[in-house]
Amino acid sequence: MEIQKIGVIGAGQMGNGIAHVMAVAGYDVLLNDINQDALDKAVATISRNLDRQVSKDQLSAEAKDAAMARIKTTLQLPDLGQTDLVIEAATERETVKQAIFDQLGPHLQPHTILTSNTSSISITRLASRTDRPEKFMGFHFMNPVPLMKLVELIRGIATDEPTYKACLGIVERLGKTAASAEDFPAFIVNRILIPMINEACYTLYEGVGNVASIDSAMKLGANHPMGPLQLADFIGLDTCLAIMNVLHDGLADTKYRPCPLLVKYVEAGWLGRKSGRGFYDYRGETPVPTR
Ligand SMILES: CC(=O)CC(=O)SCCNC(=O)CCNC(=O)[C@H](O)C(C)(C)COP(=O)(O)OP(=O)(O)OC[C@H]1O[C@@H](n2cnc3c(N)ncnc32)[C@H](O)[C@@H]1OP(=O)(O)O
Ligand SMILES: NC(=O)C1=CN([C@@H]2O[C@H](COP(=O)(O)OP(=O)(O)OC[C@H]3O[C@@H](n4cnc5c(N)ncnc54)[C@H](OP(=O)(O)O)[C@@H]3O)[C@@H](O)[C@H]2O)C=CC1
Repeated sequence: MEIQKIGVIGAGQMGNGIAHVMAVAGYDVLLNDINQDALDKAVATISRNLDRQVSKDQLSAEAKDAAMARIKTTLQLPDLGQTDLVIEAATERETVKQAIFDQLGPHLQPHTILTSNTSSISITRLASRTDRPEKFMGFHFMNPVPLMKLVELIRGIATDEPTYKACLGIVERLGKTAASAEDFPAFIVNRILIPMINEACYTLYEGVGNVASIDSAMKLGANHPMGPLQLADFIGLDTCLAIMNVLHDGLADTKYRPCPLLVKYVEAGWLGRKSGRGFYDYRGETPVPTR
């Protein structure tokens, strides 16, 4: 079955990037969220990021206009029943994701493939709650989606070959590279990266360094493009904590216990860039460390 219409659920940091790259690749995109502000903000972000590509001659102005014309938004989740493939990119909470799939299920066409952009949650478990576990995949993009080359593909225990092949074909059409991960907590990238970020939080919590010295050390000492705490703010501290909890619960190993300081930041609502403040305060001219 030819895939042409793609539904994206969740218009946050990841949803806008996924809609962006799918539209540029020629797919028709229907972007859904629970609030209109998020949809409006996402469309503006996509337009701005497309302008970046036009200004760097990576895209023509006509291609930008055509891509924008392929993106529609809706607050009505059932509208996504008319798509060929759905990518869920809502908040990293299993109850939120399962409620979405429960609500969307009755509206789906028989051929539609369901996927989740989850960073860590069991694909097998998410799939088991739907009427189509054989058509369910983990379709895990990296942040920021327009720039990062990798997409992790994760098959649930029941995922069939045509579904996997269809997702692989999309990754190739996007000009990205797929890495196949087994369906275990946090897959490959986040199994390695988020415990590193958690360790950076412990380094701060125990006073080994401060925000500036920890990030500078890893940028200059390990050639990371962003320091681990800057990266945590970029990902979202709520998402980082959610992934650590999935690792801690799923692998039952205390080495994955979330740093109490990370918990405190999330409880304060200091979620990083997306809330204006995290390990850095983004509300002024330049980011200022908060510790
Ligand atoms: C949590 C999960 O489930 C999985 C994950 O995603 S883990 C996180 C994975 N991602 C990372 O590790 C990101 C690490 N950081 C980086 O690679 C780089 O800092 C970066 C690519 C984000 C930015 O690149 P940079 O060279 O350091 O900064 P910068 O010069 O500002 O950006 C380079 C270009 O990318 C563009 N860019 C930067 N951030 C962008 C964004 N968020 N969206 C789109 N474009 C962006 C910039 O516009 C810039 O192009 P222009 O010159 O036209 O402005
Ligand atoms: N951030 C990252 O670096 C990466 C994240 N991911 C994964 O992608 C997913 C999204 O992450 P991210 O974009 O950062 O999260 P964000 O918090 O930036 O965006 C989530 C969006 O989903 C919306 N939402 C919440 N509930 C629903 C719902 N029931 N239906 C539709 N939309 C809903 C949220 O609205 P509201 O804010 O009003 O609740 C918000 O707009 C998560 O599973 C995350 O683990 C994957 C790769 C990288």
